[in-house]
Amino acid sequence: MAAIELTDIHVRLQRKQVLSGIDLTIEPGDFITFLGPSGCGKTTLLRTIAGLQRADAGTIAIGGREVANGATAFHLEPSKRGLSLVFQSYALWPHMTVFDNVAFGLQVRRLGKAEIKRSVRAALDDMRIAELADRYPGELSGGQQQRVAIARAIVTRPDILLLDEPLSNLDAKLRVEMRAELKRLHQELNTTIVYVTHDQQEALSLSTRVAVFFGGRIVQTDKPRELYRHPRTLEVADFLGSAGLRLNRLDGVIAREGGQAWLKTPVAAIPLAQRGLEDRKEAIVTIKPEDVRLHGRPGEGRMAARVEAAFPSGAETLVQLRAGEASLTARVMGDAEYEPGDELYADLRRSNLNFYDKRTGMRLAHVAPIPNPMEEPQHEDRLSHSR
Ligand SMILES: Nc1ncnc2c1ncn2[C@@H]1O[C@H](COP(=O)(O)OP(=O)(O)OP(=O)(O)O)[C@@H](O)[C@H]1O
Repeated sequence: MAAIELTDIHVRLQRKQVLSGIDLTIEPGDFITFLGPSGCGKTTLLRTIAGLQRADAGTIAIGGREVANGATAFHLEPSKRGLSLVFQSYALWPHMTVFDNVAFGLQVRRLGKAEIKRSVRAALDDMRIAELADRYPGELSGGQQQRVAIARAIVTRPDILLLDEPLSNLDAKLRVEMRAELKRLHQELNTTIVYVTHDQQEALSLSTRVAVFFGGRIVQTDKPRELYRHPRTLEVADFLGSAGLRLNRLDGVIAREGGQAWLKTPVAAIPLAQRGLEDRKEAIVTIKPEDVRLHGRPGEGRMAARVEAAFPSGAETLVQLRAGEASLTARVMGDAEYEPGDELYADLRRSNLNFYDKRTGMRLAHVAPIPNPMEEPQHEDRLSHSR
């Protein structure tokens, strides 16, 4: 049985359609992330699941039980849905100790003192903040306060935890640390987590599945790896980018030559594996910066390129290139030395390319490149070969 089942959810706020036709099944134990640009409806959907927002149409079932139905105007109140919520602003009570902040949800349920103590201790242990029990929120760092807020949400051992941008107030280092904590917590508690963020890295590194939102609709729901490898639309590909960088893109035309199909771009011709492709179709190929390889010598399939700028940052170097009329960014491992004006040759790791219909922006899933000769197999292929 699904943990959460959303069917055809529509929400209007002040005459603005904020969510349109959301269908989503969240399985028990999923860590699903709602990812998308600001204002695309992620928080509104989370609030609708929690019952803080009414759906104008559609149904919501939690653990197989209907909790909202737009057609019958049925709306179960938030406290009866068996969920816990953590917001971006975690709003701890300043006059209460950490222990009392976490205990509050149990006290209103009139549980026994010993049981409350045991549960609060367990939640503080889960968040590794047992030693902070007697402090007041004003005596804690931002990261510690966020841990308290999460402890407060998990103390009731909810089946489902809803988190709305819980890390966005933390500095970059703390965010990465807290990511690891959330992942561990998810594994240990085996709770279903619904998580809202506009941070691509956070979404890809934490989730079992990611739902990408644009303009009040979900445009793709996939495992992080699949989403990263094969964004369904150009819009999703552009939004995801690659580890904080924009994707390279080249415009081209599919053409047949010598019994072979190609995507012909102004700077490179990419051989395609299929016959029977629509000739003269205008397409766009997206190229991750890590899939642009640089060489000192010319060779088959290599394009001449000039270095415009290089940005070494220790672990990697970003190299901005001009190849004919195209600009490309290459991500090169290590502290490589490139200077503006260097003339070199670039080729593309072809098996990682994606092709999109220029008119509709939809991925052309049936178009695949012929891999480069001697191409390193992907990690999973290597595993399956060695089995
Ligand atoms: N109470 C409200 N009344 C009217 N419009 C609202 C209300 N709350 C949200 N909206 C609008 O609904 C749209 C979706 O908002 P929502 O907060 O769900 O987006 P989001 O994807 O979570 O964005 P962010 O990442 O900025 O939090 C936005 O255009 C927003 O302005």
